[in-house]
Formats: sequence, structure tokens, C-alpha cells
Amino acid sequence: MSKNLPITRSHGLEAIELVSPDGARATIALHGAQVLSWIPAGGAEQLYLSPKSEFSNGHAIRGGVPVCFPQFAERGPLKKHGFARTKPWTLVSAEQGEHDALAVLRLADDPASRMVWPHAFEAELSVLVHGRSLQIELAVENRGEAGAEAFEFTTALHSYFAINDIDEASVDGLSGLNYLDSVDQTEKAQRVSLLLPSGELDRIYLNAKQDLTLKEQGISTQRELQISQQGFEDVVVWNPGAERAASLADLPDGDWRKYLCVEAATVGRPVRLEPGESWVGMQSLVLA
Ligand SMILES: O=P(O)(O)OC[C@H]1O[C@H](O)[C@H](O)[C@@H](O)[C@@H]1O
Repeated sequence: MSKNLPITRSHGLEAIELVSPDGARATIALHGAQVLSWIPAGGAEQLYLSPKSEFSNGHAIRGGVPVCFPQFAERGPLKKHGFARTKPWTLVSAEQGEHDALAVLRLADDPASRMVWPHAFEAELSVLVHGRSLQIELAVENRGEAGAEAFEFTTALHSYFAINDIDEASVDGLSGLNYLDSVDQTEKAQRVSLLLPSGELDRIYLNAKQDLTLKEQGISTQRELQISQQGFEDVVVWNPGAERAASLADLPDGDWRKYLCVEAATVGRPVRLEPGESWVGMQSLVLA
């Protein structure tokens, strides 16, 4: 038997509190369909959320898992990361099942979206939480009539992982990949498996098929978070570093040390959908 979950509030926004019978929890704001919190069963908060975020309509929230769609970053004519993260999504369903909890949210084109992106579309974000895992799936459909135009988009699930300190964190599993370095706009190759963040880091790893591990090895912290993806082709790793962080008004001083973004993305080769076609991408997280 599944149980419907009500709309509650988080940070002043309408939200869904997913609670799985095993105690795992996730909070999703209807604003942007943004996951704001994930607490695995028996674990601690896994996502960073800036206390200086602007939690109101039309603004991007710094932290959790923003949905970048239909444009990643400034790689196109739309506003940065597209419009999906600053729009209210509608709740399709939120349920606690026997072993898990699932929420589904939807965004469709409207007059405002058609002004900047003239396409009929439907996007659905599903969030499934149970035990030590969280799965976030983004599905996009071209809802144009037969004979309408195909559209292209770039996208990301822009996950902000909470860490104790950037100097204790690393990402493992990136060897052999080419990446676009957004700091100096060059293409490079990653030879070693381990990435130890230092300074500003903003990379799009192309064709990233292998699973990754976010590791934290500090005096008080030992943590391994497995990150895998399907459907998405690339992985973005981002941390602003001290200097760039100083220009982010919605980030407290020093908080750049407290997160690392590892994003499931499709940037290098945009997704192209003909009318009636759809695309699905997923990021799966498991706390070891
Ligand atoms: O500050 P935002 O608009 O949320 O963007 C935050 C970051 O998102 C991505 O990770 C991009 O690769 C970065 O270049 C960008 O700075």
C-alpha cells in the first residue's frame, strides 16, 4: 500500500518531504523541482544548501540539485542554465511506498517559455529515495505536433555535494577522459584517476561513462559516495575556489570549501528531439 505525501514548506517554499519507511529522506521544492536535502537512512545530510540563497520565485537557489534546462551554463542564447530552475513545477505525485518514497514533478512550455524558447515540451523530474540511495531522473519530451520542428537542448542535474572541507575531498574515476576546461577555455586530457580540487575548478568531462566516487578523507570524516549516471553523456565538476566565490553574493564567506559539484550533464553534444520523441537521463547516488 502506498501513502500519498502532502505538500509542505521548506525555506518558505512549497515542497515535498519524501520519507521512505527505512528512514531515508529527501526534500524537493516545487520551485525548480530542486532537491534541497538528502539524508540517507542512518546517514547525515549529503547536499550543500547555501543559507544565503534567495528562496523565492524567479531566483536560482544555490545548492541542492538545480535542474539546468534547456541550456547548460552560458552555452547558448538563454539565461544561464536555462529557465527550468527558476520556474514553479507542478506536482504529479508524491508517495511513500513499501520500501521507498517517490515524487514526480512536471514542467511544460507556457507563453513565457515560448517567448525565449519557441518549443512545445514537457519535462518530468522523478526523485526516488530509499536506504542509502537517491535516484534523480529527468525526462524530456518534444510535444510538438507532427511536422513541427525538432529542438535541441543541453542540460544538467547540478548536484552540490556537502563536504567537510575541500582539502579532504577528491573525485575518483575520471582517468582517460577529455575535458573542456571552462576556466581557461581549453580542451585537456585527464590521465590520472583521482581529481584533487585546488583553486577554481570548472570542467566538462566528455563522454563520461564510468562510475565515480566522491571521497572524503579527513581526521573526522571518512565517506564514499558512489555517483553514476545513465542517459547523460558528460560530467561537470565545479568548485569556484576562493576568488571566484567572493563574487557569488548568495554564498557565505568560506562556504566554497564546503561543497563540490559533480553534475550529470549533456553539454558537448546537445540532445535533439523530433516531435513525439523523448529523452531520459538519470543520476544515481549511493552512500557506501
Ligand atoms: O552560479 P550559477 O549560475 O548557479 O552557476 C554555477 C556553475 O554552474 C556550472 O557548474 C558551471 O560549469 C559553472 O561555470 C557555473 O559557475
